[in-house]
Formats: sequence, structure tokens, C-alpha cells
Amino acid sequence: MSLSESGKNTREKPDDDELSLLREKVRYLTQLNMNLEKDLEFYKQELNKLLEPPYIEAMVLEVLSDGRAVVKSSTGPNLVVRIASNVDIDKLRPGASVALNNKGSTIVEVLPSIHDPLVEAMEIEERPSITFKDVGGLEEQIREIYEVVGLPLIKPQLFDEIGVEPPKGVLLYGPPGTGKTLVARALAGEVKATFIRVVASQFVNKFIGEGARIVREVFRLAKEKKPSIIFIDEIDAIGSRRVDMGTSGDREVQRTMLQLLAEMDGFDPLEGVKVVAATNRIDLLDPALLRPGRFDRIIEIPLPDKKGRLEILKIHTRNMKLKDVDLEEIASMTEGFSGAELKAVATEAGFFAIRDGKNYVSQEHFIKAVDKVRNRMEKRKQIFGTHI
Ligand SMILES: Nc1ncnc2c1ncn2[C@@H]1O[C@H](COP(=O)(O)OP(=O)(O)OP(=O)(O)O)[C@@H](O)[C@H]1O
Repeated sequence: MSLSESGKNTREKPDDDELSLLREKVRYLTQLNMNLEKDLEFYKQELNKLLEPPYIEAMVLEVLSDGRAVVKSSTGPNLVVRIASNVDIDKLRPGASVALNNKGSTIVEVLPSIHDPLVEAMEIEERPSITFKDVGGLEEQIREIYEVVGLPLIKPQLFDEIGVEPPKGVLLYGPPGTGKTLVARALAGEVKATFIRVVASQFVNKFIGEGARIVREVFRLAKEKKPSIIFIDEIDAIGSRRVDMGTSGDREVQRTMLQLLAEMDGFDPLEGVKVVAATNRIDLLDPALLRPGRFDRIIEIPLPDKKGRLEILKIHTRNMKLKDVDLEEIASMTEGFSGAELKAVATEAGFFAIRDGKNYVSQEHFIKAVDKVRNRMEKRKQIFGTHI
């Protein structure tokens, strides 16, 4: 552009071609600018990500009623932390793995189930909602377990005063499905204790090499969350008499068992932690486990008698709509059935009713259900030499 002497713009009006070229250029540069801004934003974000301090991983112990949570960080102490508003509270169950912000003050994310054996190996239930009224039969066993495990947890001073030392551990034994887990959970519910369940066979076939560490952590967690009951299911998997120590697998099992014994020897019986173990194969157990100060109380959980079967049937049908059902007759017909099998009878009877197009369950449905469950038991017996 040029200016005349009078200062006026004397440039001729651009022709149409020139104008359209300039417009094209403006469009191109605007687009280029937008793209570069996008790139700039992307690289800024990437830079921020690289500069951001890492999150802290932690495990949820408890969600408090005031909207905060207690977590255990993998290295440090337990922390009471806030929960960010975008976090789904329903996913914050005890044992869930979470990310804390870098100050460690707030849960910012629930992590997808990462394969931390410590988290996976234990099921933690704060004060289970079930109680002894959910257990049919087993009055004697319930009385005994309440006395030797429950009372010392809620009234340790009673034992202190009298000078009686309660057992640290109790062993429940009996056929599968007779309610060993149920009794231990109900006891925890009854005395408002934390229930921590581990399945010993998983130490051998799932968490290989981690057994001793998991045992140590389970006891540590139990002490933190006391009163607590540690329930070790299938204890025979780690507590069997070993003939030889030939394989590394054997040695690993032995290490896990020794850790368990060390933990049991190392705590006070009135410290607020009790161990309940369960097995279907008491004949296989190493006598070292049954020495005083370990599992020195042994309680048999047998198959239910007729009265027990009737009670179990009543429990599992209490929310069902029954019409002219004689549960006594069903209890008489089901000799040899475990609690789990009686529960299956109730469920199957419900399915027969649905299939029948009825909105209630009749005696006939129950009788068909007994047959069905009995057949299933027979088949299992043929295959495994045992029932459900
Ligand atoms: N005595 C019982 N009263 C009421 N329900 C029972 C009883 N026994 C078993 N059941 C039902 O069967 C289910 C399975 O029982 P449970 O897991 O407690 O048996 P278990 O003895 O621990 O079995 P396993 O040895 O196979 O681990 C229970 O959750 C419960 O629904």
C-alpha cells in the first residue's frame, strides 16, 4: 500500500481475484492457528502429567458415617481421609484399592481391582449383619464358640478377673456345607467384631510365594480392627502333616504354616483377636496346630439331625410364600442333607413353583426339590466320593 502526499490512501481497490486470495489466506492462517493452539494445549497437558506428583495407593479399611474413610497406605500408618465427590461410595468397600491425592488427604479414585494378593486373599466384613438366629440347629456348638471366642472378645476383664486363659484359636470340623463359615460369621455379627476370612488352599494354588506375608498382614489388620475374628477356611491345605519337604511347593506351605504358628504364639489371648479355623479333614492336621495356645478347642459341626434340619428349613423359607407345606415331613425325608443342601432344597422348590406358574410354593414342589437335590448329591458322591 502507498500513501499520497496528502496522506490519503491512494491504493486502488483490489480486484476480485486478489480479494479472494487474501480471504483464502486468512482462512488458512486461522485454521493453522487453531491447530497450533490445540497442539499447544495437548503438550501443556502432557507436561503437567509428567510433572504431577504420583498418587498414593491405599486400601480402604472403613467408610465412616461422616463421609470420610479410614485407609491403610501401603507404606505408612492408617489415615482418615476425605472422599472426592466424583468417587462412587458404593465401590469403597473394606479391602478396595484406592488412589489418594499426592497429599494423601483425599481418595480421588477407586482403582480397578489390581492383583494385590493382600487385597485379594482376604474378605473383610465389618460386623457381619447375620447373627445366631440365622443358624439352624448347632445350639451346643454355638454356646461353646460363644463362650470361648465371643465372650473373651467382648468381656476380656471377666477372664482376667477369674484368671482363666481362653483359647486363642478354635477349630471347627465337619462335612462340607454344615455351617462352619456361617457359625463363625454369625459369631462376629453377634459380638460386633470384624470378620476376616482367608481360604488356606489359595495360599498353595493362587498366591504362591505370598502365603507367609499374607498371614502376617492378616494378623496385623486383625489387631488394627479389633475386636476381630480371623476365619481360616480349609486349614488342612497348609496345616497337614507333611511326610517330606521335597518340593519347593511343600516348603512354601511349611513356611506359611510356621508363620501362622508364630503369629498365634505371639499374641495375647485377651488382645481382641481370635482365630477360628475350619476343615473337612481333621485327620490330616499336623498335631503342632492343636497344641495348647493354638487351636486347643476343637468343635465338631456335624450334619444336622431332624430337629436341626427343620430349623434350617424354617430359616431358608422364612421369606417364601408357602401353601400347605409340612416342613416336618421334608425334614424327615432329608436325612444326611447338610445345611447347604437344605438351602438348595428351598431354592429348588421355589423354582419348581415358578415353573408351575404358581405364586406360592407347595409340598409337591418341595418333594420334587428334595429328589432333585438328592440326585445331585448322588452324582457328586460318585464323582468325588463326597457330597456338595
Ligand atoms: N446350620 C445351618 N443353618 C442355616 N443355614 C445353613 C446351615 N448350614 C449351612 N447353611 C447354609 O449353607 C451355606 C453354606 O454353609 P457354610 O459355607 O457355612 O458351610 P461350611 O461348613 O463352611 O462349608 P465348607 O466346609 O464347604 O466351607 C450357608 O451360607 C447357609 O446358607
